[in-house]
Amino acid sequence: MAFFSKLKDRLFKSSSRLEQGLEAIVEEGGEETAPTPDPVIPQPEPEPQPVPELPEPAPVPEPVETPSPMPSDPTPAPPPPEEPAPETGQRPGLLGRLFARGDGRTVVRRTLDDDMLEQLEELLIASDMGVDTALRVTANMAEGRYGKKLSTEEIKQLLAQEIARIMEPVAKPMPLYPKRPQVVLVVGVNGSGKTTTIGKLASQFKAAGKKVVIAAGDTFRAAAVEQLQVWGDRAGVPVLTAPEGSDPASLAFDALTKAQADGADLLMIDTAGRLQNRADLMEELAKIVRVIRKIDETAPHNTLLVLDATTGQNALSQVETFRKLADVSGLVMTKLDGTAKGGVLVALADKFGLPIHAIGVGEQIDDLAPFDPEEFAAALTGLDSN
Ligand SMILES: Nc1nc2c(ncn2[C@@H]2O[C@H](COP(=O)(O)OP(=O)(O)OP(=O)(O)O)[C@@H](O)[C@H]2O)c(=O)[nH]1
Repeated sequence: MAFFSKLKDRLFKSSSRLEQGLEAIVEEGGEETAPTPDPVIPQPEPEPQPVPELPEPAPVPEPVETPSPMPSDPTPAPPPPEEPAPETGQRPGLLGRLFARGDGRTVVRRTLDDDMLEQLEELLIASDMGVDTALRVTANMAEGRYGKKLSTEEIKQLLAQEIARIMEPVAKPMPLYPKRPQVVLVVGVNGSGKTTTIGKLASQFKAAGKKVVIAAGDTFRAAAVEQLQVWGDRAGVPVLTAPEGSDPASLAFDALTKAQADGADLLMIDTAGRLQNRADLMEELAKIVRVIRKIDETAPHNTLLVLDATTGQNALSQVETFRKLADVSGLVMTKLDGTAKGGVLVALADKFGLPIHAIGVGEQIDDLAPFDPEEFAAALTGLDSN
């Protein structure tokens, strides 16, 4: 699948960190064993004791009314990720052993015991999954498998299954309603990727035949407005602006009036992200909501919080803060490319259960994809996809 390889390439830093950590853990206390008859997809629990049934992998979330990402990928590819530095010389045979299962050579396996579980927990915490989530994931991985000998590949599979299980309930495209115009308020700290995400979403919705209008609600920063105009041009979507320093709520009101008059399907409102003065920002967002409700008392229909994956655990506190400032209905996680902190998405799903509508994996207009838990889990753990 084209997007899978793109996601996997771009999540390279996260997956290589996890992959190398898992290899090191198994290597440390493991021993060589004969290859299994079915080495690639091993059955973790052959014993007749009660094993918690892992749920069936959910079908890929159907982007019912959400436009799918652009079918082709005209984006100039980012520089190809470097191959993980092979451990030349020092540990001859490790990678050879890992990849040698098909030709009758041995596989390194380690018994799943307390030491190994502790090392796994530490690795997951270091991968930004957070302590609670790391403990839950490792406990689930161990259930029914304690004392069994596992290879790196088998552990990767278990980990990917656990991650996908946590992420499945939150993988939901942004819902579209019959209400026109549907008002989407976009919030998040400065630099999180709000403008870029609005541009990408606008482009996708437009490609799906929707009439979209953007309101440049961060009226205090001329640069932010200009940037949004650039994205609006790229997406072929009008951007409504107001003079620098003017009231964002007034712009939102005018934008909704115009969107209604023009018969638009969607109005996306960008907002300021100054967290330095929370009270001001809270009042600003509350005022926008109050004012647009004078026109449509059901608005906003979605409040998207845009989070920057590179901030790692800080994303958790941003969710907490913005939930107090606004009625956040869903998340978009940007900059998953080029960060080793992708694990934070698992912690977010586990802790808040807020829908994850999309993920950003680059700066180009088509670098926004619906969130697919299995692809994400496979990419994060470095599991090979077929
Ligand atoms: N690598 C990468 N960069 C991204 C992604 N999304 C956004 N960016 C970059 O992040 C930077 C900030 O993005 P903006 O969209 O301007 O963020 P913002 O939240 O609107 O920021 P303000 O305008 O300061 O409020 C820009 O340089 C974007 O190109 C992504 O998914 N991957």
